[in-house]
Formats: sequence, structure tokens, C-alpha cells
Amino acid sequence: MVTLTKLSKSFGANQVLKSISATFPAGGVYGIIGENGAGKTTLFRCIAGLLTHEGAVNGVDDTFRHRLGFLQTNNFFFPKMTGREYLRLLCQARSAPDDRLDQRNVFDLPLEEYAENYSTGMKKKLALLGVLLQPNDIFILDEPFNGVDIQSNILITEIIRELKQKGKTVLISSHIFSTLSDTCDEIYLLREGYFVKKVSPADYASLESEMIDVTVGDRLSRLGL
Ligand SMILES: Nc1ncnc2c1ncn2[C@@H]1O[C@H](COP(=O)(O)OP(=O)(O)OP(=O)(O)O)[C@@H](O)[C@H]1O
Repeated sequence: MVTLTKLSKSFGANQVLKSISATFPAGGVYGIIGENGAGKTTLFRCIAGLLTHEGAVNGVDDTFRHRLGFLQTNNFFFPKMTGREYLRLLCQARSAPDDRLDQRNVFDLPLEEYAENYSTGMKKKLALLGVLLQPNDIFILDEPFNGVDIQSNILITEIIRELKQKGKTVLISSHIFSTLSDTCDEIYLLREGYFVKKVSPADYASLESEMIDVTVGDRLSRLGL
């Protein structure tokens, strides 16, 4: 479970998150959507403890961050570290078994090659595999579908469903609505620092058409194709 209590974050005069309170129970998948710059990554980084903030995430003394796997939008890989060495490092950081890596390499990554030389999609999959090999209960996936191929898209969707079945908590952001509507129990719309909407599956279709209306508006006629 993830609980946010009056979570606020500013960068100088730019107040990105404005006293957000929300509860994400275990065994659920929660989508966070919002325009570029709405604050999704900032929210995730606050939850993961990578940014100082006002308000609380799961209480001050909670050790839940030791059970939290965070797939960032852009992942860092040490120079001259192979994919296998990266996975071992992540396993060892959480005292997880680092054997059977070839068997668990479900994305068929070239584990003997340097991770920094991987393609964009391969880097994303390596980082995702790393947090999946750890004994995490909470998964924050910032744009996990970004840059990955169709096959991996399908597999990641099924992995998210499996995490839910196992009772994990999954927070996920995406700019592709269908990737969220396929998996999420609730979708939150982040706008101007607030969750302005919390939508259940029965209302996903109307949320999507509302977003299309708002987004497209008069833009096509302005473009004048
Ligand atoms: N380290 C930082 N220093 C200053 N401003 C920042 C920093 N990180 C984010 N911001 C600002 O916070 C706001 C929210 O950025 P954030 O990356 O969280 O948005 P986002 O919703 O994840 O966007 P996108 O969909 O483009 O990934 C933006 O105005 C951004 O410029």
C-alpha cells in the first residue's frame, strides 16, 4: 500500500505538487496520467525518496522504500558494466538470489554486452528486469512502455497483471491510454498540482473521449491540412 498525505513539492517558485492526499491499496494497479510537465515523475521521485518534499509518504518511520522498485524514465548504467553485472548488482543490493539469470532473462537481452551500449528499449527492459528480480512489494513504473517493441509491450502488460495477482502495488505512468486502460484498477489525472480526477474502469471510455475532445479541440482546423 502507498499512502500520500498532503504531499507537496516545489522547485523554486514552481509548485508542482499541491498537498496531494491519496491511498493506493495493495493488490492494485494505479495509472497516473497528465500532460508533459504535469508532475508525474516528480510525484514518483518523491514517493521513492529521491526528492525532498512536504507532507508524508507512508508515514515517517515506514521502511517501505526498501520494498520499492522504481523504474525511472531514463535509467543510469555504469560504464563498462554488462547487463548481467547490472542485474547481479540489483539483486545483491536487496539480498535477492542472483542465480538463474539466463532463465529469468525473459526479454532475451544480450547479458554479456555492456548495458550502456543497449538500445533505448533494451535499456528500459534491463532496468525493469532488475526491479522485478528484487523482492519488491511496490513497483513504480514511469513510462514502462516507452520505446519498447510490441512483443515486449504485450509481455510487460502481462507482468503487470501478474504483479497485481501476487498482491503487489503498482503505480504506473504512460502517455498511451490503452496501456493503462488494459491494466489499471483506477486512473488518476494529475493537473496543475492536483489529482483532478480519479476514474474507474467503467468510465475509461468517457475519460478517453473527453481527453480527445479537449486535446484536439480546434487544433486540426488551425493546422489547415
Ligand atoms: N530537478 C528539477 N528542477 C527544477 N524543476 C524541475 C525539476 N524536475 C522537474 N521540474 C519541473 O517540474 C515540473 C514537472 O516535471 P515532471 O518531470 O515531474 O513532469 P511529468 O509529468 O513527468 O512530464 P513528462 O510527461 O514530460 O515526463 C516541470 O515544470 C519541470 O520543469
